[in-house]
Amino acid sequence: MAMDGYMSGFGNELATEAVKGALPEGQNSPQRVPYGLYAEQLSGTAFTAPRRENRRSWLYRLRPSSSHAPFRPHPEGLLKSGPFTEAPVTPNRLRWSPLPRPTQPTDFIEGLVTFAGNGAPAHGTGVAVHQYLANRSMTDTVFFNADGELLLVPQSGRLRLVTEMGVLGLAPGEVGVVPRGVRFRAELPDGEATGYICENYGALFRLPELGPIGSNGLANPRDFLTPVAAFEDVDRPTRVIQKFQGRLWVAELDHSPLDVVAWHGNLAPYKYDLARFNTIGTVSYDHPDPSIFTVLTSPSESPGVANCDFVIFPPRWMVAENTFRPPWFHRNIMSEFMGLVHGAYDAKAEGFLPGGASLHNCMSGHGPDRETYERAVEARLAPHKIADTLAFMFESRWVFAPTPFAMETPALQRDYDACWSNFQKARLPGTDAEKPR
Ligand SMILES: O=C(O)Cc1cc(O)ccc1O
Ligand SMILES: [Fe+2]
Repeated sequence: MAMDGYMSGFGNELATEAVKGALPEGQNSPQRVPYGLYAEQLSGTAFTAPRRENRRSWLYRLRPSSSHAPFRPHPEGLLKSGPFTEAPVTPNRLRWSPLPRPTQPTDFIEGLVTFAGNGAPAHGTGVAVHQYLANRSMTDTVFFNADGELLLVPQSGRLRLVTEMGVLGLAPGEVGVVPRGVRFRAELPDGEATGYICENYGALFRLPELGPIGSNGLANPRDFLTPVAAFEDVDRPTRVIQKFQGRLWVAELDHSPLDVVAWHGNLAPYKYDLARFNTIGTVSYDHPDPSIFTVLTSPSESPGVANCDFVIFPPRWMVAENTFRPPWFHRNIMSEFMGLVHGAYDAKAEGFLPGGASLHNCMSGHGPDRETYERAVEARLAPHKIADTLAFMFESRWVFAPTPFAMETPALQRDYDACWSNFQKARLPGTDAEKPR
């Protein structure tokens, strides 16, 4: 089904042509492709990956992608990549205020800032967490990531991603995924845009299993949208920047490579409106594990242990009886990088702001701050709607190592620990809680 330039479904086999008759019928690589287009296979998994995992598409383009001069090193700015060894991995809880917007002209690539990551592109495992802060569209420049797929979480301002495989429009509240290798130009319809990126070096994001939830719920497959084919026929010098093994490289073409006239397959950019998430929660008691909020998961080799889960905390009703309703105190084996698109997050009364971020690594004690705790134990437990909010988490089995930038920026809140200080000691029967030891 097509919807406003999009086709619906998750991981579907799709076929789309911007010019009638461009897509070969019945085979991928005929001796002569219609109109003299060049057939190219783009694979996202090994040829021999099991069928249910296998992702690839066939692209039919004005010129072969192979026609280009050698790539040269290109400045990386604050973009970093695994292995993340530059700063010591701290066991401390970290939180950042929103970064200041750039004052100089800055496009999407120039505006990438890496906060933390794990694993490495060379090992095909782990993720990197970046923010983008941009105030101008990319012009005559396209980018692709050879190190993994990009999950984009816009926080302010829309993005118009003009990709090889069609145009992906993203607004705050939506997320988008650009597969490894797919070239795109990021335009800013609002003149400015900020957001978060999870760069996934590991297995491709997919929908989580639903288990006893049944055949519907959480993110429903039909709500994922992939753009129809769109191409540009532009004979102007264009810079192609790629990220390869953690470094940026650039080459010049004499034309735009966003010249795919038709494609078919199951590897393509897609987007999802998080407002469509079918949120599931308790209707009896206790705060369930946040795995019920998983939108997408990148599995690791251990069943049920994610390389990365993308989890959201959307608006929802809280109805649990006789329950401490906010997130409980916890120490997790998984490591948690969080961001906030808008509103307030129910575990933190203040300090965790839209555009900000936090990191709670493996076994670090965290949970509600003192104010949230005190309010929640006193609260009258009527049904209550948590409204106007959208927090999210990149949760990983691998510890996140912060970058030197993340540890040095003035946006790092050096007093974060204080939000958990001065909790009153529990009072046991027959003891004097106030007595000094
Ligand atoms: O730390 C956090 O705020 C994320 C989180 C939320 C929740 O509801 C339960 C566990 C958890 O790690
Ligand atoms: Fe947590």
